[in-house]
Amino acid sequence: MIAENREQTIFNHVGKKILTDREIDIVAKIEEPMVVVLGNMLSDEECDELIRLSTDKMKRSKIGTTRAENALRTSSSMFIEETENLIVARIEKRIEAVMNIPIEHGEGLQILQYKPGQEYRAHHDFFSSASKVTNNRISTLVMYLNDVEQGGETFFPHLNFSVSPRKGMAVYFEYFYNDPALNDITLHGGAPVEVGEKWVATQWMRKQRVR
Ligand SMILES: O=C(O)CCC(=O)C(=O)O
Ligand SMILES: [Fe+2]
Repeated sequence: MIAENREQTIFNHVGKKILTDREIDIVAKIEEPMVVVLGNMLSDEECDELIRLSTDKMKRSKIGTTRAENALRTSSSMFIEETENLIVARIEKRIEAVMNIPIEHGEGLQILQYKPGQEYRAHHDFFSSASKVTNNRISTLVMYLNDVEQGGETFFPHLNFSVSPRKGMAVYFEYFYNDPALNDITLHGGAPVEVGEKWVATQWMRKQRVR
């Protein structure tokens, strides 16, 4: 049953599949705030290519990789800028369709690498009203690029909900509600990796175009 007094959402897909150049599975869904677990978002080859591109980038430029200065996020991160790369272009087209927003609203794919013990503590992806950001983020897609042996779940403490990383799968959520309480409960983090490594690609979308 769907309650009638729900707020408008950006994610507009109904049924169990999203038809893009791949058939993406809607595996699980929380309706409000909208949190969706997606299967078959990326092929194994696409996951491997994103990892390869960012590994290359880390090697090419020492400053390309930024270690977080504080304890909030202990993973390494980098932005993928190779929009001329055919695989990246294909993935971006698919992201547009899934997130239902033109890719021009996106900051560019961010790749995160977590080693054992590394984590991303609970945070919001949007900037607080205290910040001077006018073109805020409105939605997020976190894509898992590998299988993690143990740990590394994406957790939503206010929803008592967590997603285990699985190569090619993704979790989507949005926080562009009128009711600030709905945005607040999209608080989430990446639990410490216990065994193995964790690689994710994150797409954040902004309210207005950024490119
Ligand atoms: O690594 C995760 O599971 C979460 C990543 C995340 O929250 C982000 O990139 O904003
Ligand atoms: Fe996040």
